[in-house]
Amino acid sequence: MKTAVIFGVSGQDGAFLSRLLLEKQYRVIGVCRNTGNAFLNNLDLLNIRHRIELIPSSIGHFDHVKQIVQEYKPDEIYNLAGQSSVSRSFEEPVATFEGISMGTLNLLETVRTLNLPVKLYNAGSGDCFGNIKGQVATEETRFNPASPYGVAKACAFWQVAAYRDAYGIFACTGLLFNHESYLRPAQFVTQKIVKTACRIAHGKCSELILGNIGIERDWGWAPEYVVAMWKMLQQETPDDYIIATGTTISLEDFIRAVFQRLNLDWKKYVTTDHRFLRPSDIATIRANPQKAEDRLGWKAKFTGYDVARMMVEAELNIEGNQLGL
Ligand SMILES: Nc1nc2c(ncn2[C@@H]2O[C@H](COP(=O)(O)OP(=O)(O)O[C@H]3O[C@H](CO)[C@@H](O)[C@H](O)[C@@H]3O)[C@@H](O)[C@H]2O)c(=O)[nH]1
Repeated sequence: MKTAVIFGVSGQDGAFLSRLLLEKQYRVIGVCRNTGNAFLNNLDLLNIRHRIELIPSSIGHFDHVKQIVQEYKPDEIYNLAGQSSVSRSFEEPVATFEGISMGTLNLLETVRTLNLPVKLYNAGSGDCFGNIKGQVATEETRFNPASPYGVAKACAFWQVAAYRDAYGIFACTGLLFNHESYLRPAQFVTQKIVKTACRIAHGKCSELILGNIGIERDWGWAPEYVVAMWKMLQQETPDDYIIATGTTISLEDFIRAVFQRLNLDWKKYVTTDHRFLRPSDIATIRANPQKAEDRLGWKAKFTGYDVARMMVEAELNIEGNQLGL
């Protein structure tokens, strides 16, 4: 039986990855800052909390990280920790940088100093590319991050690459573009739209206030993306990969798809407000995931339109269950 340690187990990706690894008969050790009931909702929704060995700790504490790795001697480590909201990173740049960059360094140093044959996955981000002005990003495209979050992720990317080259550590970064699901918190735009549109459909509110709806993103389905993470660690040699659908749609298209699924005309309900604008934003994101298809045999099945529909259906189901329908 293989053992995996997941740092940041309680988030969307941590929960889906845990489920995948449990299906593959892994022993899953989950590390998260807070193991109180309120923080484990995602694991409960997937009904897997009882199958994960949970450790309350943070990737920010080098001694703890080392102790955990030394004790469990995992075959694989997944670094999904650190705050993941771009918009929050403008308000908390120092905490964002420390969590993402220092956390990754703590893991790399742990693996280097313990000298164990462990494979390490690092959660990178398509936000490392930033504003590349309509270019289609490949693994060769130069980074041009546009937020404290993007800068921290770019730094962690280079730390991983440097440790891999210098010490021969098996470490990979997945440059994941936006990936969504019913486990997304509403601070991200897709879930904010889906939850509010469902409330509008049920007559519980009448308005959806957003920031810049002119942006374009490559939105994929998160459960598919954790498969790519796992596949990276099953290769003979470590490498970095873009993970995306290859299809970009506008936020307006996403909104329209959500409201259409609810038989509503979005234009009657959506307004914009400067409160939700960012000091700098990425206008358009385009990505080419061909390397992942060629080398990992990974290809996304669902694009942004599917994601919109599936998130609405999940939200209606969750609401139905909560109402006892
Ligand atoms: N959150 C939010 N975003 C809004 C809103 N209105 C418009 N937007 C725009 O919607 C876009 C998407 O915002 P988010 O859903 O917060 O995601 P993100 O900034 O693209 O970052 C996500 O994708 C990255 C990978 O590309 C991830 O690395 C990151 O963790 C996150 O999941 C941004 O351009 C943002 O300005 C709003 O009310 N709320």
